[in-house]
Amino acid sequence: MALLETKNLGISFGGLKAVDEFEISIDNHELVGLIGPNGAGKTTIFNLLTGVYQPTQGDVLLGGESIIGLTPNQIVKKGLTRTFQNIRLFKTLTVLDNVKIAFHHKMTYGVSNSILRFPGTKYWKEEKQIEEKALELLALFNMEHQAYQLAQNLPYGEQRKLEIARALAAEPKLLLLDEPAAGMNPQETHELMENIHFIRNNFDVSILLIEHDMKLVMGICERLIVIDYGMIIAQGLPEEIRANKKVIGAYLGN
Ligand SMILES: Nc1ncnc2c1ncn2[C@@H]1O[C@H](COP(=O)(O)OP(=O)(O)OP(=O)(O)O)[C@@H](O)[C@H]1O
Repeated sequence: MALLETKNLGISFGGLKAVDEFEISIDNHELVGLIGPNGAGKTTIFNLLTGVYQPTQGDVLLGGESIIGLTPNQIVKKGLTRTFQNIRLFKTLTVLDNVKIAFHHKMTYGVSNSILRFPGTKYWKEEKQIEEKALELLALFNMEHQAYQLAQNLPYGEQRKLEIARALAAEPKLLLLDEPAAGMNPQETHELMENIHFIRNNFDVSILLIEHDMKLVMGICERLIVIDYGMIIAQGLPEEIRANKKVIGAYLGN
């Protein structure tokens, strides 16, 4: 069974069909790129998959189960997390606290425990475990030395990396990355590619990524899905997509 499957997925805004008849299937451990010209509907697709938008048609199945109608938070708990085009961190909190908050949905202590906080209670035990796990995750990304810095003081590329670490803290089965290389310099982009490879090799996760940086997309994705005007115009291996006339036309505006 596919990890993610969409069936006839679509959404209209007024008269505009931003996404139409969008059908994809992603297996466990795949690294897939979603590309297309500006305004093609890529972020709208992420918003449909993550429950930010409700579709006007079609279905989204995660592990064979429909997730339509679930809230974004419920979808995270089902194993689908994302990063955003514009970095969304708690900028005035430390790097460590940013990751700890992302582990939050795993906590089992109740409200009374978190208010009373008696020594030796479940609250403290879980807090300690979460701190250890957060530090482990930061260490994997070589960020443990930055754990106590404020997120806003990190260089841009490190903020992006922190965002990805936060998304992984929720232990997703599918990770959606929305333009992770946006605004990065070539050195940062190169490191990002290595990080994505690292995630693929060390986490049990599939990745769907939107990216305009063709070098990055062609360099790391096993498979590409190309959309234009909200519809799939091509799917295939990077080398097939590079030579596809429809794709070349869409990017050159023919
Ligand atoms: N909430 C909304 N209300 C109205 N129109 C919307 C809304 N969200 C997206 N759209 C429209 O849907 C279309 C697809 O936008 P979307 O942001 O998904 O494109 P994109 O492929 O992610 O573009 P880019 O590469 O520039 O980020 C655009 O025409 C956009 O204006």
